[in-house]
Amino acid sequence: MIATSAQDPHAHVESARRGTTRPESAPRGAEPRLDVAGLGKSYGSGATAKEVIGDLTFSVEAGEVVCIVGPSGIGKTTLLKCLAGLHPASKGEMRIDGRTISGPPPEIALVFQDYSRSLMPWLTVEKNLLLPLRHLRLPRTELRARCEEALEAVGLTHAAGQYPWQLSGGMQQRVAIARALAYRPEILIMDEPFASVDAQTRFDLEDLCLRIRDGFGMTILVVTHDIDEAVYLADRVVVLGSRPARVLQVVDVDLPSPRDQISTRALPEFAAQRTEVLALIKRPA
Ligand SMILES: Nc1ncnc2c1ncn2[C@@H]1O[C@H](COP(=O)(O)OP(=O)(O)OP(=O)(O)O)[C@@H](O)[C@H]1O
Repeated sequence: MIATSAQDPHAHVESARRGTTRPESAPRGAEPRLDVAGLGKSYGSGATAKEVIGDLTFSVEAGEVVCIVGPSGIGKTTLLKCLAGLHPASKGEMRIDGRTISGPPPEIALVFQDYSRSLMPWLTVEKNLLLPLRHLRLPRTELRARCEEALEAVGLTHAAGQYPWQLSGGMQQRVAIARALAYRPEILIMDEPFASVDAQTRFDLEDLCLRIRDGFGMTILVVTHDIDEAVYLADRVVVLGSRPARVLQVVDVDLPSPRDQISTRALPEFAAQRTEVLALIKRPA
């Protein structure tokens, strides 16, 4: 995961970055990039153990954007923490390219909703970006190039020398995303990343997310409470329900690309897919 390994994921991402269009999906029969098989997670043990995740099975192909939706407290953040190697699974398996996740994987970067707590207020934007890269032991020129590229991708080149507290909430969240990009992960995992910003900034950040997928060839997994956002962003939406949590359904989002905030959301198919996801969430357990 971000900043936890000396392994450099650069080579993989460079190859994906050569094109600026969405990468081809994985060939049939190839391992999914991310595979969750019969995952269960309980907190605590013995009589006080609490089973949060009962049995989750789904996969994410390379270059896909997959959104996870479900009621509050169902275990979405718990799932992401398991995938990021921060919590051990109680049962089942999680794999990246067929390899079992048993600790923080170097291929994953995680962006949380609460950017104000994840950025270091005493460091400039550039130094915040450099912090997770320090274990990679890269030459100074490479570090600078990564920072410049990541800040350019999120439209914050001008803010490199500023401190997080000098920036708006939306800008701080873009810094948090740039920090993940500078690490060049193969898989970007975001937990309600746009929940605390205004509607216009939210639209901009959603489009930024799609540009990152297209331009950097990343596989992206996003937890969101916003059904419209899930349908707008995703190739597939994984709907969680029941307690302990299970996958109610994986909804294929059949909308044209590239997506556009105005024309995509105006499509009758968009409304139909939103209704489909909403009906699943509202369905009595
Ligand atoms: N470290 C922990 N120890 C014990 N219980 C926990 C822990 N973390 C989360 N839980 C419990 O697990 C359940 C799922 O929490 P989680 O944060 O994963 O849900 P969520 O779907 O992300 O919720 P929300 O949508 O409200 O953010 C909750 O009942 C929560 O209280």
